[in-house]
Amino acid sequence: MLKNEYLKTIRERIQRENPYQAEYLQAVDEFLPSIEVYVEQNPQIEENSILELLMQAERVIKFRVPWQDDQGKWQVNRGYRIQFNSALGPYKGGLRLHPTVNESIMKFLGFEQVFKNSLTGLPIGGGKGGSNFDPKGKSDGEIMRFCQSFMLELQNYIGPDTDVPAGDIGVGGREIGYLFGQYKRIQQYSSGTLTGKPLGIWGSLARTEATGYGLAYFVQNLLKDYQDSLAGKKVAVSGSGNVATYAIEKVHQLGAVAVTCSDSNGFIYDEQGIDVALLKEIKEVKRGRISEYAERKPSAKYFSNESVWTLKESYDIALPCATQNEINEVSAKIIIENGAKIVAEGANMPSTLKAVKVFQENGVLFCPAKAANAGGVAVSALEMAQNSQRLPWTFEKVDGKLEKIMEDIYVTCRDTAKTYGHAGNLVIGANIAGFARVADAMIIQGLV
Ligand SMILES: NC(=O)C1=CN([C@@H]2O[C@H](COP(=O)(O)OP(=O)(O)OC[C@H]3O[C@@H](n4cnc5c(N)ncnc54)[C@H](O)[C@@H]3O)[C@@H](O)[C@H]2O)C=CC1
Ligand SMILES: O=C(O)CCC(=O)C(=O)O
Repeated sequence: MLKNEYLKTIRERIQRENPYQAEYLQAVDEFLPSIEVYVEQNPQIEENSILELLMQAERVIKFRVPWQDDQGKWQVNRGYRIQFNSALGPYKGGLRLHPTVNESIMKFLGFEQVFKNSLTGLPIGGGKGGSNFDPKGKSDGEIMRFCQSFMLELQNYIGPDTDVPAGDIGVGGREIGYLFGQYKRIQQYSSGTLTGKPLGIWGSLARTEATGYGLAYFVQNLLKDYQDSLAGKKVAVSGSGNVATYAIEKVHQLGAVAVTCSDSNGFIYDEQGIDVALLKEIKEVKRGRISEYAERKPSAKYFSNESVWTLKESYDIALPCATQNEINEVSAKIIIENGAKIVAEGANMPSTLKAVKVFQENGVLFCPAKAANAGGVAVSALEMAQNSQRLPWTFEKVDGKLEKIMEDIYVTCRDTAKTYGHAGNLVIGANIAGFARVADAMIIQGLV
């Protein structure tokens, strides 16, 4: 509950101006209370109307995306790019292709991206985009025609020094390849305009792995503070896409065992540990369903139409890596009853506000998305650096930098929380540290 009068007026205004945008309001309701102490100690925020400026996306772009299906029939989707804040650099953030995409979801993602990107310490502002196009069941040709049409419009607004999109749900190397090809046809070659590119067109080594690996590094740093490590830990993971797969791979490399993964049809519990090679074959190569995993691995049980977070089995760490609001109050209680001591968000905003409260009130070490999953966008910024330099870096170099960036983010969040009287609260640490850097940059630049 907000006490500060300035923040109350900001909250009322956002509600008035965005009345039906539930996800955006949720992200705001997580953010505002956690920066209250900073705003009270820093009068320049109110004096310069920083929050009035910051809470309005700099630009909201909406466009029509017509494309032809394999039967030659015209289909139409809605495309978006939210250019949220450029105080720290070109807008940077992924593109999501999923039928649920709407302006509220785009805005919550763009808003969180601003502070996440700030936490990386790299020169990137925040943005997000996507479409309500559903890639599921579409042929390569349909995906290509959609991506080309999407880019025909988006290319008007992006560029290596203005706005640099990447992948998110439903957008991987294949889609980025088609998007880049179309961009090049219209605007000439400019490798730094998209990141998450396949290696053959100047993508970065370790970008595919970065978000999941970064998540594991973040947790490892947290455990180190408790003279502990991932070795021997049992981990529950949701999702089976880019973030989940590489989070599982890295926790295994660090000596833990991940026992679950999921897709929108159900989840797998494999007490022997998820077989990452099999998971990759089913999801990355065949683009199949997770149910096939249980058909091929006798130790695995498949739970149809259920969320991982209904599972009642003991584990030490929960890594939600699928989508927003996958953990509610009820599932948060189950996670605690299962014995989890750490919840680290690989997905963006996977926990509802009530779930976060349950975790924090029960002593769970809760790692918010904007800090814990920042490894992906951090390596995207390293991909931009390599593209500018016209030189590829080795996997070890990129991964080493990622490890250091995740350590720095963890330490910054931990120390900022302590400085402002909330030791242990990484939500407060992440929001204040991310916000302060953006606010300072806005003031230095005359608020523009
Ligand atoms: N790809 C990246 O670099 C980053 C992704 N994220 C976030 O991580 C999350 C996952 O993204 P990616 O792995 O990239 O996407 P992806 O498209 O590779 O995989 C998404 C996964 O989530 C599952 N999923 C989606 N909706 C679901 C639902 N309603 N119920 C259960 N499972 C569902 C899908 O089946 C799939 O396994 C998203 O919240 C995304 O915003 C965050 C930071 C960076
Ligand atoms: O790599 C990027 O630019 C975007 C990553 C992203 O969308 C995210 O951090 O949520």
